[in-house]
Amino acid sequence: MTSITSANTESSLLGFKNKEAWEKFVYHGEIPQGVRKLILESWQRCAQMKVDPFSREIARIIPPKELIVRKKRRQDLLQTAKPYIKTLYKAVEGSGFIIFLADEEGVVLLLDGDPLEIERFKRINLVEGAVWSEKEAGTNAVGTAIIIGQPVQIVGCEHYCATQHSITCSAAPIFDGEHKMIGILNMSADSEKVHPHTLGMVIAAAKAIENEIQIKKALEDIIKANAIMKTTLVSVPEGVMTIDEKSFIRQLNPKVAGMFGLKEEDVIGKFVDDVFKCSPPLSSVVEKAAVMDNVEVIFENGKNTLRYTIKARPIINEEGKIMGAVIVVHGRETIHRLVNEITGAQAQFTFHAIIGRSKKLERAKEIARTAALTNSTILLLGESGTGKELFAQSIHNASRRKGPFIAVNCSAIPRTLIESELFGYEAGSFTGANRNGRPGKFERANGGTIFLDEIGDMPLDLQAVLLRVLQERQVVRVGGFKPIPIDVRVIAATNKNLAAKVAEGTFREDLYFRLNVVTINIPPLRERKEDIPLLVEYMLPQISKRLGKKVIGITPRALKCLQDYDWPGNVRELENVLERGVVVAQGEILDCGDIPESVLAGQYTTPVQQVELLPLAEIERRAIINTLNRVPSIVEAAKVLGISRSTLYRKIDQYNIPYKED
Ligand SMILES: Nc1ncnc2c1ncn2[C@@H]1O[C@H](COP(=O)(O)OP(=O)(O)OP(=O)(O)O)[C@@H](O)[C@H]1O
Repeated sequence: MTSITSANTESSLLGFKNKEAWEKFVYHGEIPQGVRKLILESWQRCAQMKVDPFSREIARIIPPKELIVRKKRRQDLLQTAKPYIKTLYKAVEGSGFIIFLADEEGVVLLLDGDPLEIERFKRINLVEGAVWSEKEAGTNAVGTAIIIGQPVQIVGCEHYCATQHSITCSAAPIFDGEHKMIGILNMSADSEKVHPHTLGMVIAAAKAIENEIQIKKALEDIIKANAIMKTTLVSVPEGVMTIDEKSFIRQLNPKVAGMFGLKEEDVIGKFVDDVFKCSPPLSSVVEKAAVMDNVEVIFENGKNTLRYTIKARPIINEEGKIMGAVIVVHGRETIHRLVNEITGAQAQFTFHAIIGRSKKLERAKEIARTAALTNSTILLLGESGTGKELFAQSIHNASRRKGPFIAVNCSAIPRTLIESELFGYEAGSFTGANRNGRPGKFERANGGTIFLDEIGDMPLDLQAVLLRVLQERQVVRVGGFKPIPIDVRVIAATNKNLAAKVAEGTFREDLYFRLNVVTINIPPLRERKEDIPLLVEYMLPQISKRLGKKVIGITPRALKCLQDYDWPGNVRELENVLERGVVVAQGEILDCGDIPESVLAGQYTTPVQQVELLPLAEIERRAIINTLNRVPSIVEAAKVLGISRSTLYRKIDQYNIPYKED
């Protein structure tokens, strides 16, 4: 960087008179007293480079073509420096100064000054294209400033070559943004006009040129970065927008505009929370340096409520100051797809994987294949382990629905969570809920299939909600009130006798009818024993491979034992028995010894139809619900139940039974 050091100015005024010292050095090679250190060092360099101190041919001139190339190379510098050189000249006009700009190798690129002076300086080759390096012109302000990298004033006899003993030069280097020297600014005049302030002026002008070049460069970098950012914003598949440190929207890419149906010009400059609602608000990203991951943002456009998931990060500069934020917006589908991919919400099986040629199974497959091509709700009825989920997955895959396959075991989710699991919840809707809100399984299954396993175990009040969802094809999240449309194929399954449940009042009749559009009865294994050899043939190699064994077959008598058994656990139980057999088998063929005693002995007791043991109050509650579901009014329900209307109201209240009188 340019700065005057005491070393460069010290005693420079005496320099032009000190001819004696110069003579001592050039004639006798002595180290004279009273010469500045930097001058002495320069003289020594010149002597070493064999510069002739008496030569009249100093400062070689480069060919015009090379000058053109050099000027082009320093075009920016020349353009920036020109007005400063002019201003400098104006300040000293008529006082015998010439001002010139050289490149970092000392080649004069631009020269200005009194015309007479310019003419005069031609005599010592101070012209455009002359090389004023130490090597070509001995100690001089330009050449020496290049070597020491600092401003310097060289006076009279401090010049190494005698031709310059009558002049004084003041030069300051100019650096670019990367501290690389790109040129030298110089002012020269006769020695008697010398003044240390001349160097000060040159330094100030060089500094101003340097600043302007650096600002231009920074501006160029910003413009370039901005252009890159704009192109990136347009090309990324996600919606991206930026807000400034006051949370005003600065940029948004066409994807965001498209997602929310916005015009860029309508929202640029608006306070982000006035446009997009989410909890916590988007402004908190800049106000509290909050980082948001997969937070739902809601946008009302007058007609619709649009929901998207966002990620937001504050932009923090090197000093730790928040400059704004970047917000990435994902379509709900993208997020659901990602979640589904991660959680494996895909159906793996097709009808080919449903093994069996028995009439009953073939019939079930046939109905399923036909129904798969429609959008109808399907009810799969069958005992545990008969392959209901296998059927559901096969139906989904045959339906060519592009969305995911989401299986929900209604009996495995705690009662308190089932509603939010299925329908999702709004931000902060209940204690313990993720404060950002979450979509439920129905939303995640959008465009695909939801498989409601063990539907018979769904609580009564939720059955009412499910019924509404099936009727209206939209869900309302827990704690919310805005309906969200869904396109989901529903497959329900149960191993319970739904009709009986309806009769006892634990399953809503209207929901039963709604689900019972296409019913597929999957036969238990004991009713299709002819499929057992096929299943064994299909499963043995798979199990064997999985367990790293080499069991490839089964003896006829062992197979006969399997066929004689009644299989209360159906195909799942058969699978387990075969797996156990493969584990214990010594050879390659399964025999009776590898099959559990209980199966060999056909020891299977038909489970007695158990009547659920319930407290009296629960029986009363169920009886009331059942009655209310089946009769049109409270008056009639009270009549059927044999109690007064007011008692019925009291009990509805007491058991917290959801009931709405039409
Ligand atoms: N016909 C079949 N061919 C091949 N494998 C079958 C068949 N039926 C069932 N399985 C296999 O038996 C096991 C149980 O099947 P699945 O889980 O589909 O039964 P489910 O009726 O849904 O049982 P649950 O009611 O207990 O949920 C699975 O490993 C499945 O692959």
